[in-house]
Amino acid sequence: MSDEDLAIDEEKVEEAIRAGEIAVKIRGLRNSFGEQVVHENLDLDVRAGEILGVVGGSGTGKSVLLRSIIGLQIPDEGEIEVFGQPIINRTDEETVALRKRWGVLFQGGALFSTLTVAENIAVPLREFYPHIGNKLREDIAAYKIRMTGLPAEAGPKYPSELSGGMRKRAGLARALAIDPDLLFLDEPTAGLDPIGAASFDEQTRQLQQTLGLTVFLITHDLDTLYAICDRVAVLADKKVIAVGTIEELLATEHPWIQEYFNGPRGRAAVSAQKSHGEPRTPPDLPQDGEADPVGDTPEKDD
Ligand SMILES: Nc1ncnc2c1ncn2[C@@H]1O[C@H](COP(=O)(O)OP(=O)(O)OP(=O)(O)O)[C@@H](O)[C@H]1O
Repeated sequence: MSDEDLAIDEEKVEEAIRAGEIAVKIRGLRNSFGEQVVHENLDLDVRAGEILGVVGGSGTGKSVLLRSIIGLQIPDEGEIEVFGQPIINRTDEETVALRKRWGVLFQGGALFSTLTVAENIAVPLREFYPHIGNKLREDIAAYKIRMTGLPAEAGPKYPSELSGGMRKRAGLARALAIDPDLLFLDEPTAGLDPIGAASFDEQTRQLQQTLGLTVFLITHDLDTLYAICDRVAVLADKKVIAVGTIEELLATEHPWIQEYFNGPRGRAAVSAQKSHGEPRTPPDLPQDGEADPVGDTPEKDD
């Protein structure tokens, strides 16, 4: 991938935004904490309807990038648009309207420990749709629980009573509570055993296809990249140094990319993907009483 390949054709991007084909547009982003500059002149487009994997070494600013897109981190410089709307300098009403369009699964699930799973899922419903009655809120929570492969019995449980895999799904159910168009996942498979991680990946792909979601997925999990990501953006040197399919990334000369994808773990992920064959066509959402398997191993420290 040459610099020319990486150059962005702004006219085409504007056209794509108008056509609803670009979900997130970032230009010239700069973030810093005191003396530490995390991002400098970072550009990125997330295409509508794709799963974009975001990778980079520890501390390269993946989570800060996510926080910038959802307005939790005010950048020093740069522009961020979500579905064609700038996220900075907006009125409260505009911010709420935009926030309704995304859901976030933060690292570790970030569930409220004093609330049950169903109550956790109800939090965004209460915040964004305060007029919804209790019964409907409960029904929506029950639906989201089923939708993410959790058993119905998980609803009245507290996060501490769940396995690591179930907690992730509960976090996913909360992220999907208000039917977002855009889903942010921050290391969703971290701490899951390989079977739980693969099952979570499959659930993510299934939901993305069924609901037509755009997914921004931060991960260190090479299996996830190979199994479900349409494209991958690589963060290094304070910016996105490359974005494309894994095949396209492998054609780049960048040493970090080569080491990452062609190192022993990268090669293992390729052979795992080959032995599993092509990604499967997603089945329908679970029906009553059905639940996908969840990673039952307790979460380990990352
Ligand atoms: N609120 C903050 N105050 C000061 N520094 C911060 C803050 N948030 C992030 N940083 C710093 O910004 C850098 C990027 O952090 P970030 O969490 O985005 O990295 P990351 O790429 O997600 O890392 P990892 O893969 O380890 O999760 C780190 O050096 C971190 O210490």
